[in-house]
Amino acid sequence: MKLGLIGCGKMGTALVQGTIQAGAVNSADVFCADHFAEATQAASEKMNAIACQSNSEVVAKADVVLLCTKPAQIPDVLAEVADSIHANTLFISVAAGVKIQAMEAASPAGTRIVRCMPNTPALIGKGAGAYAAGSQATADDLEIAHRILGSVGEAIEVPENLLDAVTGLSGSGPAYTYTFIESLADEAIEQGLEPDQAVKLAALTVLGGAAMVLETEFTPAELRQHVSSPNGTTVAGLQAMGEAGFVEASRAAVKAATARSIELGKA
Ligand SMILES: NC(=O)C1=CN([C@@H]2O[C@H](COP(=O)(O)OP(=O)(O)OC[C@H]3O[C@@H](n4cnc5c(N)ncnc54)[C@H](O)[C@@H]3O)[C@@H](O)[C@H]2O)C=CC1
Ligand SMILES: O=C(O)[C@@H]1CCC=N1
Repeated sequence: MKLGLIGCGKMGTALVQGTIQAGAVNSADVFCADHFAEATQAASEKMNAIACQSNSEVVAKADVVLLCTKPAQIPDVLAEVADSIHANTLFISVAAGVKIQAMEAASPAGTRIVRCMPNTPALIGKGAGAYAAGSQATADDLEIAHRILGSVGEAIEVPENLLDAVTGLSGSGPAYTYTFIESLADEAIEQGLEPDQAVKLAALTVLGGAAMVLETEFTPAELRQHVSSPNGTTVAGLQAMGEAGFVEASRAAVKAATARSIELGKA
Protein backbone atom coordinates (compact mmCIF):
# COMPACT_ATOMS: atom_id res chain seq x y z
CA MET A 1 0.00 0.00 0.00
CA LYS A 2 1.20 3.52 -0.83
CA LEU A 3 -0.13 5.77 1.91
CA GLY A 4 -0.53 9.53 1.65
CA LEU A 5 -0.92 12.02 4.49
CA ILE A 6 -2.31 15.51 3.92
CA GLY A 7 -2.07 17.57 7.10
CA CYS A 8 0.89 16.52 9.25
CA GLY A 9 -0.55 17.53 12.61
CA LYS A 10 -1.27 15.61 15.79
CA MET A 11 -3.88 13.17 14.51
CA GLY A 12 -2.37 12.54 11.09
CA THR A 13 1.10 11.79 12.39
CA ALA A 14 -0.26 9.68 15.28
CA LEU A 15 -2.28 7.57 12.85
CA VAL A 16 0.49 7.16 10.28
CA GLN A 17 3.23 6.56 12.85
CA GLY A 18 1.05 3.95 14.53
CA THR A 19 0.34 2.30 11.18
CA ILE A 20 4.05 2.19 10.35
CA GLN A 21 4.91 0.83 13.80
CA ALA A 22 2.25 -1.86 13.40
CA GLY A 23 3.89 -2.95 10.14
CA ALA A 24 0.79 -2.20 8.04
CA VAL A 25 2.78 0.11 5.76
CA ASN A 26 6.48 0.75 5.09
CA SER A 27 7.70 4.24 5.82
CA ALA A 28 9.29 4.29 2.32
CA ASP A 29 5.73 4.03 0.95
CA VAL A 30 4.39 6.98 2.96
CA PHE A 31 4.07 10.39 1.25
CA CYS A 32 3.23 13.44 3.31
CA ALA A 33 2.49 17.12 2.85
CA ASP A 34 1.38 20.00 5.01
CA HIS A 35 0.42 23.57 4.32
CA PHE A 36 3.54 24.53 6.29
CA ALA A 37 6.81 23.26 4.83
CA GLU A 38 8.33 22.96 8.33
CA ALA A 39 5.50 20.64 9.39
CA THR A 40 6.02 18.48 6.28
CA GLN A 41 9.72 18.29 7.01
CA ALA A 42 9.28 17.51 10.71
CA ALA A 43 6.72 14.79 10.00
CA SER A 44 8.75 13.18 7.23
CA GLU A 45 11.80 13.05 9.51
CA LYS A 46 9.81 11.68 12.45
CA MET A 47 8.15 8.99 10.32
CA ASN A 48 11.04 8.42 7.92
CA ALA A 49 8.51 9.14 5.17
CA ILE A 50 8.77 10.97 1.86
CA ALA A 51 8.13 14.72 2.06
CA CYS A 52 6.09 16.07 -0.87
CA GLN A 53 5.99 19.63 -2.17
CA SER A 54 2.21 19.77 -2.42
CA ASN A 55 -1.02 18.01 -1.54
CA SER A 56 -1.42 17.15 -5.23
CA GLU A 57 1.94 15.38 -5.25
CA VAL A 58 0.76 13.23 -2.33
CA VAL A 59 -2.39 12.25 -4.21
CA ALA A 60 -0.45 11.52 -7.39
CA LYS A 61 2.02 9.26 -5.57
CA ALA A 62 -0.22 7.48 -3.07
CA ASP A 63 -3.19 5.15 -3.41
CA VAL A 64 -4.78 5.70 -0.01
CA VAL A 65 -4.75 9.34 1.13
CA LEU A 66 -5.50 10.30 4.72
CA LEU A 67 -7.12 13.74 4.92
CA CYS A 68 -5.94 15.09 8.27
CA THR A 69 -6.33 18.86 8.06
CA LYS A 70 -8.81 20.74 10.24
CA PRO A 71 -12.43 20.17 9.16
CA ALA A 72 -12.84 23.60 7.52
CA GLN A 73 -9.99 22.93 5.09
CA ILE A 74 -11.17 19.55 3.78
CA PRO A 75 -13.39 20.73 0.87
CA ASP A 76 -10.69 23.14 -0.38
CA VAL A 77 -8.04 20.42 -0.19
CA LEU A 78 -10.25 18.03 -2.18
CA ALA A 79 -10.84 20.68 -4.85
CA GLU A 80 -7.12 21.50 -4.94
CA VAL A 81 -6.04 17.87 -5.58
CA ALA A 82 -8.86 16.96 -8.00
CA ASP A 83 -6.61 16.82 -11.07
CA SER A 84 -4.23 14.38 -9.40
CA ILE A 85 -6.84 11.76 -8.53
CA HIS A 86 -6.17 8.47 -10.34
CA ALA A 87 -7.85 5.08 -10.64
CA ASN A 88 -6.50 3.81 -7.30
CA THR A 89 -7.18 6.92 -5.23
CA LEU A 90 -9.09 6.34 -2.01
CA PHE A 91 -9.54 9.24 0.43
CA ILE A 92 -9.96 8.53 4.12
CA SER A 93 -10.98 11.62 6.07
CA VAL A 94 -10.48 11.87 9.82
CA ALA A 95 -12.10 15.32 10.07
CA ALA A 96 -14.71 15.78 12.77
CA GLY A 97 -18.14 16.61 11.45
CA VAL A 98 -17.36 16.89 7.74
CA LYS A 99 -20.02 14.87 5.95
CA ILE A 100 -19.30 12.41 3.15
CA GLN A 101 -21.81 14.28 0.99
CA ALA A 102 -19.84 17.52 1.39
CA MET A 103 -16.59 15.76 0.51
CA GLU A 104 -18.13 14.08 -2.53
CA ALA A 105 -19.56 17.42 -3.67
CA ALA A 106 -16.05 18.92 -3.52
CA SER A 107 -14.56 16.05 -5.59
CA PRO A 108 -14.92 14.77 -9.15
CA ALA A 109 -17.81 12.34 -9.69
CA GLY A 110 -16.92 8.79 -8.70
CA THR A 111 -14.33 9.75 -6.05
CA ARG A 112 -14.02 7.01 -3.43
CA ILE A 113 -14.20 8.31 0.13
CA VAL A 114 -14.35 6.74 3.59
CA ARG A 115 -15.03 8.98 6.58
CA CYS A 116 -13.58 7.83 9.86
CA MET A 117 -13.03 8.97 13.42
CA PRO A 118 -9.81 7.72 15.02
CA ASN A 119 -8.28 8.89 18.30
CA THR A 120 -4.75 9.84 19.30
CA PRO A 121 -3.96 6.65 21.31
CA ALA A 122 -3.55 5.22 17.77
CA LEU A 123 0.04 6.43 18.19
CA ILE A 124 0.71 3.56 20.63
CA GLY A 125 -1.63 0.98 19.09
CA LYS A 126 -4.43 1.66 21.59
CA GLY A 127 -6.80 3.54 19.31
CA ALA A 128 -10.57 3.24 19.27
CA GLY A 129 -12.09 4.26 15.98
CA ALA A 130 -15.01 3.93 13.62
CA TYR A 131 -15.60 4.43 9.92
CA ALA A 132 -18.40 4.79 7.37
CA ALA A 133 -18.42 4.29 3.62
CA GLY A 134 -18.97 6.99 1.03
CA SER A 135 -21.39 6.33 -1.83
CA GLN A 136 -18.57 5.28 -4.19
CA ALA A 137 -16.48 3.31 -1.70
CA THR A 138 -16.11 -0.40 -2.45
CA ALA A 139 -15.94 -3.35 -0.06
CA ASP A 140 -12.16 -3.34 -0.66
CA ASP A 141 -12.01 0.33 0.37
CA LEU A 142 -13.76 -0.47 3.65
CA GLU A 143 -11.34 -3.33 4.13
CA ILE A 144 -8.43 -0.91 3.68
CA ALA A 145 -9.92 1.58 6.17
CA HIS A 146 -10.46 -1.27 8.62
CA ARG A 147 -6.88 -2.45 8.10
CA ILE A 148 -5.41 1.01 8.74
CA LEU A 149 -7.53 1.82 11.80
CA GLY A 150 -7.35 -1.80 12.99
CA SER A 151 -3.55 -1.77 12.83
CA VAL A 152 -3.51 0.96 15.50
CA GLY A 153 -6.29 -0.33 17.74
CA GLU A 154 -9.93 -1.35 17.44
CA ALA A 155 -12.15 -0.17 14.59
CA ILE A 156 -15.83 -0.64 13.93
CA GLU A 157 -18.02 0.20 10.94
CA VAL A 158 -21.00 2.43 11.74
CA PRO A 159 -23.63 4.26 9.70
CA GLU A 160 -22.33 7.75 8.96
CA ASN A 161 -24.93 9.46 11.15
CA LEU A 162 -23.34 7.81 14.22
CA LEU A 163 -19.88 9.23 13.59
CA ASP A 164 -20.78 12.42 15.46
CA ALA A 165 -21.55 10.39 18.57
CA VAL A 166 -18.33 8.40 18.07
CA THR A 167 -16.50 11.73 17.88
CA GLY A 168 -18.13 12.89 21.13
CA LEU A 169 -17.19 9.61 22.82
CA SER A 170 -13.91 8.12 21.60
CA GLY A 171 -12.62 10.91 19.31
CA SER A 172 -12.57 13.54 22.03
CA GLY A 173 -12.66 11.01 24.87
CA PRO A 174 -8.92 10.70 25.52
CA ALA A 175 -9.05 14.32 26.71
CA TYR A 176 -11.80 13.45 29.21
CA THR A 177 -9.65 10.66 30.63
CA TYR A 178 -6.65 13.01 30.94
CA THR A 179 -8.83 15.46 32.86
CA PHE A 180 -10.04 12.64 35.10
CA ILE A 181 -6.52 11.35 35.75
CA GLU A 182 -5.25 14.87 36.41
CA SER A 183 -8.07 15.57 38.88
CA LEU A 184 -7.56 12.29 40.75
CA ALA A 185 -3.84 12.95 40.95
CA ASP A 186 -4.21 16.60 42.00
CA GLU A 187 -6.27 15.63 45.01
CA ALA A 188 -3.89 12.78 45.90
CA ILE A 189 -1.04 15.31 45.80
CA GLU A 190 -3.09 17.51 48.13
CA GLN A 191 -3.31 14.46 50.40
CA GLY A 192 0.48 14.12 50.43
CA LEU A 193 1.54 11.91 47.48
CA GLU A 194 4.45 12.97 45.26
CA PRO A 195 3.22 14.27 41.87
CA ASP A 196 4.86 11.50 39.80
CA GLN A 197 3.51 8.81 42.15
CA ALA A 198 0.04 10.33 42.08
CA VAL A 199 -0.13 10.59 38.28
CA LYS A 200 1.21 7.05 37.88
CA LEU A 201 -1.25 5.51 40.36
CA ALA A 202 -4.15 7.47 38.85
CA ALA A 203 -3.28 6.47 35.28
CA LEU A 204 -2.73 2.81 36.21
CA THR A 205 -6.05 2.80 38.04
CA VAL A 206 -7.90 4.07 34.98
CA LEU A 207 -6.01 1.60 32.80
CA GLY A 208 -6.77 -1.30 35.16
CA GLY A 209 -10.43 -0.37 35.45
CA ALA A 210 -10.76 -0.12 31.67
CA ALA A 211 -9.05 -3.48 31.20
CA MET A 212 -11.48 -5.07 33.70
CA VAL A 213 -14.39 -3.76 31.62
CA LEU A 214 -12.88 -5.15 28.42
CA GLU A 215 -11.41 -8.40 29.72
CA THR A 216 -13.97 -9.74 32.22
CA GLU A 217 -17.62 -10.64 31.71
CA PHE A 218 -18.81 -8.01 34.21
CA THR A 219 -20.57 -4.76 33.41
CA PRO A 220 -19.14 -1.46 34.70
CA ALA A 221 -21.95 -1.40 37.30
CA GLU A 222 -21.09 -4.91 38.52
CA LEU A 223 -17.39 -4.09 38.68
CA ARG A 224 -18.16 -0.94 40.67
CA GLN A 225 -20.12 -3.09 43.08
CA HIS A 226 -17.12 -5.43 43.52
CA VAL A 227 -14.97 -2.55 44.76
CA SER A 228 -17.59 -1.10 47.08
CA SER A 229 -17.56 -2.64 50.57
CA PRO A 230 -20.60 -1.73 52.70
CA ASN A 231 -19.80 1.41 54.70
CA GLY A 232 -16.34 1.41 53.19
CA THR A 233 -14.15 3.97 51.50
CA THR A 234 -15.44 3.46 47.96
CA VAL A 235 -19.03 4.14 48.92
CA ALA A 236 -17.87 7.38 50.53
CA GLY A 237 -15.91 8.31 47.40
CA LEU A 238 -18.75 7.44 45.02
CA GLN A 239 -21.22 9.42 47.10
CA ALA A 240 -18.98 12.48 46.92
CA MET A 241 -18.63 11.98 43.16
CA GLY A 242 -22.39 11.80 42.77
CA GLU A 243 -22.94 14.90 44.87
CA ALA A 244 -20.38 16.79 42.78
CA GLY A 245 -22.24 15.87 39.59
CA PHE A 246 -19.69 13.51 38.05
CA VAL A 247 -22.23 11.44 36.09
CA GLU A 248 -23.94 14.53 34.67
CA ALA A 249 -20.56 16.10 33.87
CA SER A 250 -19.37 13.00 31.98
CA ARG A 251 -22.58 12.75 29.98
CA ALA A 252 -22.52 16.50 29.29
CA ALA A 253 -19.03 16.17 27.79
CA VAL A 254 -20.13 13.49 25.31
CA LYS A 255 -23.30 15.42 24.51
CA ALA A 256 -21.53 18.74 23.90
CA ALA A 257 -18.77 17.21 21.78
CA THR A 258 -21.33 15.29 19.71
CA ALA A 259 -23.31 18.50 19.19
CA ARG A 260 -20.13 20.34 18.18
CA SER A 261 -19.35 17.61 15.63
CA ILE A 262 -22.84 18.01 14.15
CA GLU A 263 -22.32 21.78 14.09
CA LEU A 264 -18.96 21.42 12.29
CA GLY A 265 -20.80 19.44 9.61
CA LYS A 266 -23.11 22.39 8.97
CA ALA A 267 -20.31 24.94 8.56
N1 LIG B 1 -6.52 15.63 17.63
C1 LIG B 1 -7.37 14.62 17.84
O1 LIG B 1 -7.43 14.00 18.91
C2 LIG B 1 -8.26 14.17 16.71
C3 LIG B 1 -8.41 14.92 15.57
N2 LIG B 1 -9.25 14.50 14.56
C4 LIG B 1 -9.34 15.28 13.33
O2 LIG B 1 -8.05 15.34 12.78
C5 LIG B 1 -7.92 16.54 12.03
C6 LIG B 1 -6.61 17.21 12.39
O3 LIG B 1 -6.64 17.54 13.76
P1 LIG B 1 -5.28 17.74 14.57
O4 LIG B 1 -4.26 16.80 14.05
O5 LIG B 1 -5.64 17.74 15.98
O6 LIG B 1 -4.93 19.24 14.08
P2 LIG B 1 -3.49 19.87 13.82
O7 LIG B 1 -3.69 21.34 13.79
O8 LIG B 1 -2.47 19.29 14.73
O9 LIG B 1 -3.15 19.36 12.33
C7 LIG B 1 -3.70 19.88 11.16
C8 LIG B 1 -2.58 20.07 10.17
O10 LIG B 1 -3.12 20.41 8.90
C9 LIG B 1 -2.25 21.35 8.29
N3 LIG B 1 -2.97 22.05 7.22
C10 LIG B 1 -3.81 23.11 7.34
N4 LIG B 1 -4.29 23.45 6.13
C11 LIG B 1 -3.74 22.59 5.24
C12 LIG B 1 -3.84 22.45 3.84
N5 LIG B 1 -4.62 23.23 3.11
N6 LIG B 1 -3.12 21.47 3.24
C13 LIG B 1 -2.31 20.66 3.98
N7 LIG B 1 -2.17 20.75 5.31
C14 LIG B 1 -2.88 21.70 5.93
C15 LIG B 1 -1.81 22.24 9.44
O11 LIG B 1 -0.68 23.00 9.11
C16 LIG B 1 -1.61 21.21 10.54
O12 LIG B 1 -0.28 20.73 10.57
C17 LIG B 1 -9.14 17.40 12.32
O13 LIG B 1 -9.98 17.39 11.20
C18 LIG B 1 -9.77 16.74 13.52
O14 LIG B 1 -11.18 16.87 13.49
C19 LIG B 1 -9.93 13.32 14.64
C20 LIG B 1 -9.84 12.54 15.75
C21 LIG B 1 -9.04 12.92 16.91
O1 LIG C 1 -11.31 18.44 19.13
C1 LIG C 1 -11.54 18.11 17.96
O2 LIG C 1 -12.31 18.77 17.25
C2 LIG C 1 -10.91 16.85 17.42
C3 LIG C 1 -11.92 15.88 16.91
C4 LIG C 1 -11.94 14.76 17.91
C5 LIG C 1 -10.81 15.04 18.76
N1 LIG C 1 -10.22 16.16 18.47
